[in-house]
Amino acid sequence: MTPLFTVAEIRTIEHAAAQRLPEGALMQRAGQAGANEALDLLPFTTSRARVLVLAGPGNNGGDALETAAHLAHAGAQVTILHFPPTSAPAAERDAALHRAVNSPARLMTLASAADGQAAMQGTDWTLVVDGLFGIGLARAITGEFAVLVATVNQLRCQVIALDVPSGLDADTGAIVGGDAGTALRATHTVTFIGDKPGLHTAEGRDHAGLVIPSSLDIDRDLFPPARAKLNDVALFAHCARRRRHSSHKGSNGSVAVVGGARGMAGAPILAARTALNAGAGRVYACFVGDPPAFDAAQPELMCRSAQEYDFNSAILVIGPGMGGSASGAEMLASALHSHSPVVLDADALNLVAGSGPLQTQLAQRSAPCILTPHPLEAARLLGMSADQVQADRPAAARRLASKLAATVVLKGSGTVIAARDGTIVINNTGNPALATAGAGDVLSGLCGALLAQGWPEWEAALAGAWLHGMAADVLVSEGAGPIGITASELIPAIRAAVNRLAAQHGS
Ligand SMILES: NC(=O)C1=CN([C@@H]2O[C@H](COP(=O)(O)OP(=O)(O)OC[C@H]3O[C@@H](n4cnc5c(N)ncnc54)[C@H](O)[C@@H]3O)[C@@H](O)[C@H]2O)[C@@H](O)CC1
Ligand SMILES: [K+]
Repeated sequence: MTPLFTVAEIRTIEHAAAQRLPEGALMQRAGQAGANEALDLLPFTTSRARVLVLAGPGNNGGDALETAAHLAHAGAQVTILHFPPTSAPAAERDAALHRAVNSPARLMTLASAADGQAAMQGTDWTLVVDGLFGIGLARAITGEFAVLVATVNQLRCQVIALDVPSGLDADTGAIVGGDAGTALRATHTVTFIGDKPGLHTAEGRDHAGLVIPSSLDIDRDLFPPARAKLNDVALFAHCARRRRHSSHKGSNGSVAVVGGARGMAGAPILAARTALNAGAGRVYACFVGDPPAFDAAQPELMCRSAQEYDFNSAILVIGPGMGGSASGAEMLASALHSHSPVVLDADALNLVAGSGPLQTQLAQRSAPCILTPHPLEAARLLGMSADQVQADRPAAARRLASKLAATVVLKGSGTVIAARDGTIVINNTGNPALATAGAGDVLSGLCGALLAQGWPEWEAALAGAWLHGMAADVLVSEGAGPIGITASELIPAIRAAVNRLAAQHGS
């Protein structure tokens, strides 16, 4: 299980660890960890490798100087672009510079980033090591440094970022400085002391590449209990069940998907088909508009009028294609009034955002409740813009979970699952194939199916996000995407993933 630590927590751990260690030990270990990872990526004949190391003005640059010295001693052709500190450097950074100067690396101390850009051109680099900025970046990367970052981003070689890709906020995964800033895109990130939330959500996944945490051998007792983790089968596998020979459809619960205003019947159908294929025993598709007689492609579904359905008799997935009409709002109020566990998605979330009484009703429910907003729906619920949500996804998910007393699944790259007590889990399965119409309906149906089969709310949300992403990952690995995958195709892949989970972990 991978804990995720904020920059403030990392700084505290680092400070405590430094008291127990000789001066400079942590920077030396960070540099060694970076070099180990780099050597794994270099060709067998190390002397053929041309490695460009960007060493910025702070301690991230110190790590880079250590890495560069190791790689040069290992025989690689190393060029260091060194940006000297603008204020008195830490002693360990000076020591790192000394080691780099005394290594076979070619060290170019640059007065400006523009000189760095010129020095990069004309060489076919095997690998770039990014030690420009780490967790100390206080403002947007602009001007000459931005041009340097853009130049690296156009190279086609592997790029290892030390600690964090320069320009990325390690807490949030946003670009430091927003639109005014930029960030370097790495293929690998060796991150020090502990893994960090920003490497896995928002812009994180596109900039960090493969994340390799390195604890720098810091004593375990210096790490606080993690309030954030990466999603992992170990967090929910205990809820998986194998089917008993003696089970029947009544053993696996009922799901009612409520939505489908006129002209929007597809969304509840997708959610309902997913619920059925993810193992729910009985699945109803309840329409705010006129219900179809049946679903020709999935005749096992029972199509009903929402007005005539007893909301106390199934797990409720409310919102797909429901629209914002008065009858939609009425259905939502009676669903919230029921004792049934609920999953709220799409239009149900928009209706809640626009109604104080619905918010109060939701916050006061005692039955399980999962909300699955995308950033714009989360923004409406929080009274802010989608950009503000994306600027700090972990904080937005936490605020929503606490405000509405529900488990929140904030969708997007690096889906953030938040509990009422502020615990968060960031999902790291999934890929851009999921950015397609109907994928959200599929997720809500999947969460409903897990609740119907007896999963607790928290584990249902974790497993829902994980299985949904895993289904997309399998389809992409089979060559079916990410371009052009449709939500319907996810459904059989989810069924396969649910069955694999039950076979491997079910009791
Ligand atoms: N604190 C720790 O826990 C450890 C830190 N280490 C390394 O040290 C890093 C943190 O070091 P620092 O706090 O020195 O910070 P950084 O090296 O991340 O960056 C700070 C430096 O960049 C300059 N700067 C900030 N924003 C700028 C901008 N927009 N344009 C130009 N210059 C800018 C600052 O003046 C300062 O010189 C970590 O990311 C990690 O790589 C490691 O050595 C191991 C231990
Ligand atoms: K970096």
